[in-house]
Amino acid sequence: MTGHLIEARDLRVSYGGRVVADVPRLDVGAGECVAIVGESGSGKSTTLLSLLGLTQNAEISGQVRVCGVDVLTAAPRALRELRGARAALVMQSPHAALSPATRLGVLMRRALKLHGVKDVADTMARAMDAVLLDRELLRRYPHEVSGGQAQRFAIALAIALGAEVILADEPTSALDVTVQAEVVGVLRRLRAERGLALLLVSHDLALVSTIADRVLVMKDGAVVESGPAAEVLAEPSHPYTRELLEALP
Ligand SMILES: Nc1ncnc2c1ncn2[C@@H]1O[C@H](COP(=O)(O)OP(=O)(O)OP(=O)(O)O)[C@@H](O)[C@H]1O
Repeated sequence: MTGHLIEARDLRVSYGGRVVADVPRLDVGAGECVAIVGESGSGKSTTLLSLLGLTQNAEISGQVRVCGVDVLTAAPRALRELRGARAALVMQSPHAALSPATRLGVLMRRALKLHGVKDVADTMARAMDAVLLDRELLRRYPHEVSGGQAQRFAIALAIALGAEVILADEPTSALDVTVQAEVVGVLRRLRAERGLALLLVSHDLALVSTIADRVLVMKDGAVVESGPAAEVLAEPSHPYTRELLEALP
């Protein structure tokens, strides 16, 4: 293993004996963005969830280290600590992670206190600034913010808790196009300014081309192509990648 923030070797995930994700090698270093692309059912989400030990009823083999934690052998408590602070999951529907009757500021304050963060007010203010959200939004309830704002709040929460790694599963596909750019812009800044490592699952190759350094292309659970995003997207060597690119609007 190499000291990357995310490292996987010979990762294989099966359900009921059927291999749904087979990833020989995946590395994401500080400040890097790696994207996993592929059509629906190709195994992208399963790969991402398995990196945090979040797959249910799956058989998993291989080696996975995230922020130095050996995910497949770690004790439940070490995994909870990893997921609670250093490695954050950002999902497709930003509102789903928020509690409808709790103001955003209350939710963030509780999470920070639970994790023993000091200087709570200051940390909250700086995290909101980092995702370009007005601090006034902390007084609002989830239904009073847009999808793009809710997604940036989810990222702010991760930052406030000290995330070094963000694993994002289709983070912009529930948002309209103008708002997608804001969320992507925030992720790009956080990579550059804080050295955040980003693993992005997306079927949106246009989005991937604007943010990813490297790309893994999955089909039927297998990685059919991988390499620098500029090369893979400009001159795909696998027919399936060419098909994905041709399907772009
Ligand atoms: N809990 C589960 N039990 C059994 N099979 C599962 C489970 N989760 C996923 N699968 C199967 O694993 C395969 C890969 O699913 P996965 O969600 O990883 O694909 P994906 O590429 O992320 O697709 P999508 O973009 O639609 O989410 C699919 O055939 C799916 O039906």
